Amino acid sequence: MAVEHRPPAGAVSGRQEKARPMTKITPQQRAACRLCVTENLPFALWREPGDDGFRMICGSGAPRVEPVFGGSGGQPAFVMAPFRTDDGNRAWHLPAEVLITADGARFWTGAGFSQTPVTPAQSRLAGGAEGGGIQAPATTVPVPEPVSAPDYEARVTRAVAAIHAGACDKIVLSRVDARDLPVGHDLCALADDLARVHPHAFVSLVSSQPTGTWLTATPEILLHADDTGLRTMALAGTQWPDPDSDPDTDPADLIWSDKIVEEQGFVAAFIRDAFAAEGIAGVSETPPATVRAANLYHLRSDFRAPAAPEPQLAGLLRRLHPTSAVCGMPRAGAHDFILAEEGDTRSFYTGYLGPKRVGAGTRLYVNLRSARVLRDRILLHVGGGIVAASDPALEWQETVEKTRTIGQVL
Ligand SMILES: C=C(O[C@@H]1C=C(C(=O)O)C=C[C@H]1O)C(=O)O
Repeated sequence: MAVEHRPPAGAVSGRQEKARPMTKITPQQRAACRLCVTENLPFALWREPGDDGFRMICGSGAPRVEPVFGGSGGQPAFVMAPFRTDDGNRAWHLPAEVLITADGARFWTGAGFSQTPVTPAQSRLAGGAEGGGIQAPATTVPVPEPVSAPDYEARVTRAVAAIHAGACDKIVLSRVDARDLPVGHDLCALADDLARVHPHAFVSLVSSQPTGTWLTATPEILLHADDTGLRTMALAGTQWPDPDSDPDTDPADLIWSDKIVEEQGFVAAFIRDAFAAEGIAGVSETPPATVRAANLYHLRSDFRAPAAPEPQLAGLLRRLHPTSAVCGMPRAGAHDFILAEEGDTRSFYTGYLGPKRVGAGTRLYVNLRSARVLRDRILLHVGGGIVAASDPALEWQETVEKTRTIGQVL
């Protein structure tokens, strides 16, 4: 299996001394980002898997909770939904008043994007602000406490007991790991670094008053929908390279235990059922295969389906979020167990996020390998699926390995 080690401390400073590769966030995006954090205006900056550059949307209007599919109004937006929600099709919409790409800024007119600003606020946003490092705006929202290894392992033990007692087949637990951010740090540099080291992830930096500021490098599609069709995936099971393993081993040779094959199977069955219950036919599904995400390996099967009308998409999204990859199975029991153990601490972690009608269709990702950014601290949210055979110490280690996706650039 291919081995990716965390660089030793010396290697990190060596990397910083080398000329930084050309930044992918453009000077105009960076300036707009600085203006938005200074004035606490909503913005989202993201890089799609495999793309070269970032896109950015920002605006001066407050985000609103609206249906993702089947709502009124066609304004492009970046959407973000929390883990806990009564209606999985409703999300915060950060409106795209200004869209900034590598080609410059474009401005929402109410009917489309124009090359010239139509409001004074749009001109200001496109001009941005000058200055140094970009830090998250201050927040008054309560933030969760970090969880120690003994506490997390005790949670896992209780989840295993609940599964043995027949309450659920799978429960996804999570915890928070808090790190200090250096004085004068720069969030755009962090997002750039994340995009560079994780070319196959969806990388984003999003900030608004109701959502707080989040940094994400997720490997997981929740739902992509455009004129050509629908896409989702069942991603579960986690392995990380043994430091002594042969770096040339092919990931396809990785062996998955029955426990993990079963766990991934639960997620795939959940997705299959969601399509069927929504009456969406013509769904194709690949057999599970090993995929790499940063320093981790997962088992993944991909689903594709023909394009569907908005009401059907709304129904599908309600059924998919939160999936059994991030909540558990059956969903209601796992959800109750999570709230009882973790409290309501996940916020937007294991929710979803992504662009809606910016370019082709709507592209929603699961908000995983993500962190809430405060002014001087970053809270990494990490979790894993617990089944009857789970070992508490290994589950703790899995969450430690998952902190490296973002931890690698801190
Ligand atoms: C919950 C997380 O990841 C999810 C859980 C996985 C697992 O249980 O093995 C694997 C991928 C994700 O679907 C996370 O990264 O925090």
